[in-house]
Amino acid sequence: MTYQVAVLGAGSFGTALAIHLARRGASVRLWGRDAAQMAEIQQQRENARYLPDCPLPAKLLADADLAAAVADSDDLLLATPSHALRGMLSTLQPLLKAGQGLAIACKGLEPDSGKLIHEVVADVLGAAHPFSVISGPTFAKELGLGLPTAVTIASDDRHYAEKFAHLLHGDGFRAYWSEDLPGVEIGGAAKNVMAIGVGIADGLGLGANTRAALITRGLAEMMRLAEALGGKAETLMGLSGMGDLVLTCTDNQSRNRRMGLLLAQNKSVAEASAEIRQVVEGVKAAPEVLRVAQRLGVEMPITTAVAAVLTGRISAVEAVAQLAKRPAKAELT
Ligand SMILES: NC(=O)C1=CN([C@@H]2O[C@H](COP(=O)(O)OP(=O)(O)OC[C@H]3O[C@@H](n4cnc5c(N)ncnc54)[C@H](OP(=O)(O)O)[C@@H]3O)[C@@H](O)[C@H]2O)C=CC1
Ligand SMILES: O=C(CO)COP(=O)(O)O
Repeated sequence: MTYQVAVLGAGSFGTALAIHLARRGASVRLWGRDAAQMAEIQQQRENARYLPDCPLPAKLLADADLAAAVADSDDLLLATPSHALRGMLSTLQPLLKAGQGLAIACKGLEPDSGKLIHEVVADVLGAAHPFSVISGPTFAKELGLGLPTAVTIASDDRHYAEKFAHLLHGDGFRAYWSEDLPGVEIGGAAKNVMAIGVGIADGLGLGANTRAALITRGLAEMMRLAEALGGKAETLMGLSGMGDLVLTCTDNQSRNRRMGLLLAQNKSVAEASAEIRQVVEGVKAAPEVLRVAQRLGVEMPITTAVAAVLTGRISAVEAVAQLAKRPAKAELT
């Protein structure tokens, strides 16, 4: 029987993942919360609002019936923004079938609690359902167009990570697995904060040297935090760390980088968000990454500066000056 999967969240990434899974031969239901929008996607065979020019394969059904999507599926793939994760899981909990698994493609921490994705899953679902986290350098548009990409799939349950990797792997999509959930989750959340920082620096015209320094020192911050959370520093050297950090910091497809570029033009976060019109995870992630770092006594100067700009406490120019004033130190500490 054909493998059936429901992709929950019909934004740019959910739509791209649904298209890829359908191309791979799965029978896919793409769920979104707006019934009118979903009917239009189903009829036009394209998600014009979030992923234009990427036609939906025949094996993809788009609609707004969550109960049917869950009932018809072997596994679920959740691709809503991370601020919606707890609400989505709570809605899903009574609908889930025994042993039904979830893959989660959010990149961020829970607002206000600073919890990692696997901690929110444990709070809501306990250990009743296998789950994995998908992360890595993957712009939705390139995936939707069928261009090559590579991701990391992390789970405490190695077999479940491998299962999802095999489902996604192929047709130009490479999937690697990992058992380091905190390492992979911190990579996905913190790289968005760094991309805002690099966007600010590039927007202020600080040059290629500054960009490379911010990416490298940003990676050092991410490694320190991941280790303090029980993750492995070397995970941050992989696709979900350095891979995604470099992608997001250097290409204008990144909404987080574009946020930084707009902040450098003295636009407010609200003005920049209205211009971007899609989720910019780093805005909510910055204070949460900082909260976790402070709780664990981890120094994260770039994250601190980005969070201060986002809350309007200092300007982009002042943030750069603040970072430049830091004393000299040994590189590997
Ligand atoms: N886009 C990309 O290239 C990549 C994104 N990701 C991650 O995927 C996640 C989703 O991002 P992305 O698809 O890009 O976001 P988009 O901004 O493209 O779309 C967000 C989608 O989520 C829906 N949504 C928002 N809030 C809720 C909610 N409370 N309940 C249910 N649905 C909701 C929106 O619906 P509505 O239209 O009704 O508001 C919309 O369909 C993020 O964590 C992101 O970091 C990961 C890798 C790549
Ligand atoms: O996570 C992404 C690519 O891997 C998308 O980055 P942005 O959210 O900054 O667009």
